Amino acid sequence: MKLERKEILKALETITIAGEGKNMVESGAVANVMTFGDEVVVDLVLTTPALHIKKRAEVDVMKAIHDHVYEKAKVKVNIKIESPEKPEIKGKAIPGIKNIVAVSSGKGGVGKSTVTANLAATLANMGFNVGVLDADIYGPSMPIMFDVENARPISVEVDGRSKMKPISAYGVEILSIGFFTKGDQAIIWRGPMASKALNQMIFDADWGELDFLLIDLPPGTGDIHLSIMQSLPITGAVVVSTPQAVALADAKKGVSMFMSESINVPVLGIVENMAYFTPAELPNNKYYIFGENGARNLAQDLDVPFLGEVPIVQSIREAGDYGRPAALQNDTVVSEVFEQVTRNIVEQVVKRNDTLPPTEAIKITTMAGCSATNKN
Ligand SMILES: Nc1ncnc2c1ncn2[C@@H]1O[C@H](COP(=O)(O)OP(=O)(O)OP(=O)(O)O)[C@@H](O)[C@H]1O
Repeated sequence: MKLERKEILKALETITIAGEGKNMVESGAVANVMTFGDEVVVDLVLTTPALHIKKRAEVDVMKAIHDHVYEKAKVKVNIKIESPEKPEIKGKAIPGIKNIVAVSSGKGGVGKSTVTANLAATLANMGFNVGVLDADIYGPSMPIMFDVENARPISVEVDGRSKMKPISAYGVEILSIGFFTKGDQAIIWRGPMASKALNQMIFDADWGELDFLLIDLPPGTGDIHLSIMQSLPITGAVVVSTPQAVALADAKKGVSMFMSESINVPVLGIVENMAYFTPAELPNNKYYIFGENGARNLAQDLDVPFLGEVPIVQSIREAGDYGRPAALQNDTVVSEVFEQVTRNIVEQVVKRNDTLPPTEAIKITTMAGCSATNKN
């Protein structure tokens, strides 16, 4: 049997490298294919040294050729690792802001804003200076979650320029697109209008000195995301998902967007929200309503860190509606969960910053008690 190179390439178009959206041929991972009779040699170039991704790529290539071309083909796979350049961070830095973390979700309603609000409150509790920019133009929820629905930012003079003063709540500085619309008023933000308003909230605001600015992005992967990535040096992105298949599929698209060549924002990891339900009267029972470990498995699959799981708890929903993030309740399961997730995120930020100047962020870890602290 004489194998055709064309047929092999067609077979390789049916598989992807874990963590990449495009098929192996399209993504450029297939560097070369040579055939000699019933033998085929496939040279792959991968960007990650992760052993399980290498192994899986090798197995997938063999299986695709055996399944689609010739089941007795003798396949040899050579894998070369070429690390991508250090992440290039775009946009102009905002003086005084050390780390900008974008919180996103593929699908709406998975609890991205709830997670953002609780992360912000936990970071503030740990002693960090924290800001939240609510960029969710479709449903800005930070004003409700921090009980500042009726607040309106005032203008202050900074170095001769008039700037917007964020609203302060529970030690968190907040600016939201919701502050500029009335509660019952449906505003249809057109792309350029929303981008302009967001740019003003980013650059014409008096954020002061912040260790972290969290950005609550709209769900999905749209224009607002691109516009924010272009104008801001994002330190890293956190993706929130429930363990449900439909949410995971969209979360995967979100991760691919950040990792894509043109955007190239480091993904700090995935948070699994609504991971399970535990009734108050049966504290040892866990019910995996949306499936078990979905986001954890996705993180492993995409080779990005898993940042932890947040259960479905009535008090999280109630606290969100009431306007006081649940993580602020002392010594509860919920506050412990958010503390763990927050620590993991800070640790990932520190790791990312190791590869990027300036090294300011290394200092801040002492306050969070992360294991990454001991290296300075
Ligand atoms: N872990 C949780 N336990 C209980 N309720 C939760 C939890 N996470 C989120 N919720 C509730 O689910 C609803 C949706 O959450 P949230 O508004 O944070 O989602 P979202 O992903 O930001 O939505 P969108 O971006 O589409 O507006 C809210 O009522 C919130 O209180």
